[in-house]
Amino acid sequence: MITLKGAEVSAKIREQVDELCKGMTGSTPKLAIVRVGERPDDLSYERGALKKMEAFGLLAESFAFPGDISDEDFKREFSKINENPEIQGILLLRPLPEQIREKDIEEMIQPKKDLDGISPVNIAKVFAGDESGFAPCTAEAVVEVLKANEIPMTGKKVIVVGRSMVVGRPLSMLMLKENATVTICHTRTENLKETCKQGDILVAAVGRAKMLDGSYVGTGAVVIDVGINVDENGKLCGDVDFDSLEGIASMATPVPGGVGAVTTAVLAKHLVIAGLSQR
Ligand SMILES: NC(=O)C1=CN([C@@H]2O[C@H](COP(=O)(O)OP(=O)(O)OC[C@H]3O[C@@H](n4cnc5c(N)ncnc54)[C@H](OP(=O)(O)O)[C@@H]3O)[C@@H](O)[C@H]2O)C=CC1
Ligand SMILES: Nc1nc(=O)c2c([nH]1)NC[C@@H]1CN(c3ccc(C(=O)N[C@@H](CCC(=O)O)C(=O)O)cc3)C=[N+]21
Repeated sequence: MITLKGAEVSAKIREQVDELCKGMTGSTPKLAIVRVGERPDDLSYERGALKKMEAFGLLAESFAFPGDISDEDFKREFSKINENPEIQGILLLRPLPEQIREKDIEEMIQPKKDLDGISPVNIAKVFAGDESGFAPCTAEAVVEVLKANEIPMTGKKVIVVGRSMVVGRPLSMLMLKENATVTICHTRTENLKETCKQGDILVAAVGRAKMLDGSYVGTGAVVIDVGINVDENGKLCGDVDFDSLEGIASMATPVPGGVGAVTTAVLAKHLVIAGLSQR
């Protein structure tokens, strides 16, 4: 089994970013990371994103707000960031605490600054197969992993486990755009195991540590693990039991070191595209 390493894909995206930056005059694009509260997975994504922006020579600033901030106060603060001409891209860490109406923020965020594809405009574009908007970075990262490793999607059976707005759904649309035959699975899916086994490509975005083992995987399949969980020993692990795939899958992404490392590279690419469009 071949291990598909995120760092190699990230390095290819870095080349694209450098190429895009060549023609750029004036100030370096700046990302605003907006966080409410101190959720551990928000904090680790924030750390990873800050590190990647620095490595790619881009600017980033964190804007952190207390977990009990009122809806009104948060909207006022978010507006300032949204309208600030010094900031060309925004990553809003989600989900937000329940007192804040997330839907209103999705409608407020300027589509040209919405690097993680949460605004209705960007979602509609992903749905329509229009590449002029921003897709959620994680969904796009999965496609980047497949493309960088020259794994064909056209005509292939792709099984996506998970239907969230940040991974499963947009990813299914991106795969459809690549001419894959897509099946979307979720908690109500009957015969999950048999369905997963039929995939030429199996994507796990369930959020359950090591739930999918070798018994869900067809011989020779490519397995992409989007999950980021913490196992019983406090270590980072995916939705897939990686070690159980040996002798079954042809290729698989590890966790850590797989899709997660590509997500932040896609975020950096989106920031540069946003920067270019706003000058
Ligand atoms: N690599 C990265 O950069 C990122 C990684 N992640 C990780 O990806 C994973 C998924 O994230 P996200 O999409 O936000 O998660 P959500 O919890 O929003 O969605 C999980 C999806 O999986 C489905 N699901 C859950 N349990 C089962 C089950 N037993 N059988 C079948 N389907 C199931 C749910 O179905 P239903 O809709 O029926 O409830 C739901 O659609 C998480 O581990 C998260 O940490 C997330 C974002 C970025
Ligand atoms: N709008 C929004 N989009 C998200 O995609 C989103 C979010 N909000 N809120 C939080 C969750 C959680 N999440 C993580 C991503 C990477 C790591 C992570 O650890 N990344 C490591 C690499 C891990 C690896 O190598 O697999 C890094 O970037 O260095 C953790 C958590 C994203 N999320």
